[in-house]
Amino acid sequence: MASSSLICETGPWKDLRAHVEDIKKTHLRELMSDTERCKSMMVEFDGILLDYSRQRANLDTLNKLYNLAETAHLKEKISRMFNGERINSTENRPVLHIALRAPRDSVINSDGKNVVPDVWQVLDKIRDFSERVRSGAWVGATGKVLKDVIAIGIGGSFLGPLFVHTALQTDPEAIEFAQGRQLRFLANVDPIDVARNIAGLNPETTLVVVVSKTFTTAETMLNARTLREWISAALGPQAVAKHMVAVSTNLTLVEKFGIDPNNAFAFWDWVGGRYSVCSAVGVLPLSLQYGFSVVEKFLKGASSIDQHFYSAPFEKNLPVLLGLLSIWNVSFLGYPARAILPYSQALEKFAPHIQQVSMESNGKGVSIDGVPLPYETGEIDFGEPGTNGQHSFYQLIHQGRVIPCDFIGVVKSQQPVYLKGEMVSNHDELMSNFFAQPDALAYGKTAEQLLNENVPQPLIPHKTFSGNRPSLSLLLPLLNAYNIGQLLAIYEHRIAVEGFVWGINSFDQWGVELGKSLATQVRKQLHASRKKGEPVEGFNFSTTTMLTRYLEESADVPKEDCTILPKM
Ligand SMILES: O=P(O)(O)OC[C@H]1O[C@](O)(CO)[C@@H](O)[C@@H]1O
Repeated sequence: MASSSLICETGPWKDLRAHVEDIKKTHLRELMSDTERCKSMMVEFDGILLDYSRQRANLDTLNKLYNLAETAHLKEKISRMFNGERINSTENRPVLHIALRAPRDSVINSDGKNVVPDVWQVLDKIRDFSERVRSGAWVGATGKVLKDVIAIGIGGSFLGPLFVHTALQTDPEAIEFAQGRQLRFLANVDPIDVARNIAGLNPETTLVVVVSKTFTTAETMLNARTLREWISAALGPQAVAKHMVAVSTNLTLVEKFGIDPNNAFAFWDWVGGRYSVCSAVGVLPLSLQYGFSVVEKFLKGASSIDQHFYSAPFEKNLPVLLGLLSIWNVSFLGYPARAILPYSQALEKFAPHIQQVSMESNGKGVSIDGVPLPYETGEIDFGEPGTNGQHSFYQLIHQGRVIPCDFIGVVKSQQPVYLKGEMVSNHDELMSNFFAQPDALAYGKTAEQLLNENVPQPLIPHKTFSGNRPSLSLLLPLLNAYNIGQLLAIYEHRIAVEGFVWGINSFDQWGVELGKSLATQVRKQLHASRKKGEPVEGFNFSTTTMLTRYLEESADVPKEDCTILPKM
């Protein structure tokens, strides 16, 4: 394929298009009756079992997808990523989050320099700092141990660490290390988020970690200034040095803000924000909460998947298979969304994290060469843990729109409960649903079955399930730091696979800029109107009306020196 031609113009793409009609002839019910087919659609790596037999696909589909991958130069693109080439061409940067979790002795070059020693220098610094804070060797301005941490950050500087923290919170090993400590995340610029995060905390025992790749993000910087004020007001300005540290690629701005560069933890522009959880962005707050040894296991889990992704043949490669199946669903079967349904409350923040990684990466309208795309890329990701989701949006998934689902289950619960006299343990109850839902979606229920059950005729259309709704299942042995790292890397690489085949740049995010710059204009207007009484000007009728109403009706709220102590 010539570098500027679009993937949709190639033979394998057209072949898959034609193949859709064949696949549509066979209901999933029938596909599932072919045991050989199902056997070939189960793949295992490092304890994780993937079953994709409930995809609307047969072996022919898979072969055609492999042809598409080859035509898209998928293997070469993966190698270019691992080799540190500047594949994020619009920002002229390599994409090397795999280096963040590489073993100490590995060599990953970027511009002829091995980046792994730099990564480990920061990891060692985090290990040392977090141990000092946890042991009480590093104390706050009044000599008290810093047992609580607020991590300020947004987007990629927030969602990944929050997902991992939430997943570890009930892991027995992690709990041991987190005794007496709290980790909170302040992301939204909404003052309510500030109030909720500082509620019940004492500045004397709190460490604030400001996490921002650029150190310019408006929300994060305002929240950082707000908490700096919270600390200064209580303990004096000199306390900031003991109570605030930073994670950033921009150490100059960190210093300007007033944080000692010695208390800053670096990362590099070859780490995309949404791919940064394995950098100091995630490793620092998580190590403060759980200790570095737990976080190191998380990095090892991710690294195991990195090696697998790099070297396994496509037919056995979990991220490649998942990525290709997503392309099949989005680009050929025409299903625009994907539900991420972990049957584990510990994974409640997994879907929100993947939402950002996936939608910010692959929600693009032009090819990597800037050519407008005649096909859609990316998918609408959403999700909730089961069984909660079953009582929320599954109705639509079963009888309304077709939404391919990822079911994620865990063999051993982090917190098993078996009540005397119950038929099954609580975890078995949860997992009964994990196993039942994919079949309900695939098989459905026919009018004939309902008639046999003596369902009254008028209800038959309402109780019929068409079935034929695709899903895949991932079964994890446990949910510990290692498995959480594996899960993260599987999804990160799946998203890269999709972008590589669609021929887009999955590693830039220009689409977030326009809204930010318009907010700057509004911010200036609010300032001018509130301070100098200037009328709203330069906006369209709709925005002018709304802004004017907002200014009028909020005229009585405090404008200056508003207390930042929580009223809750
Ligand atoms: O880490 P930073 O530079 O504060 O950016 C926060 C987030 O904002 C974004 O740029 C989107 O607005 C994300 O890509 C990024 O993760």
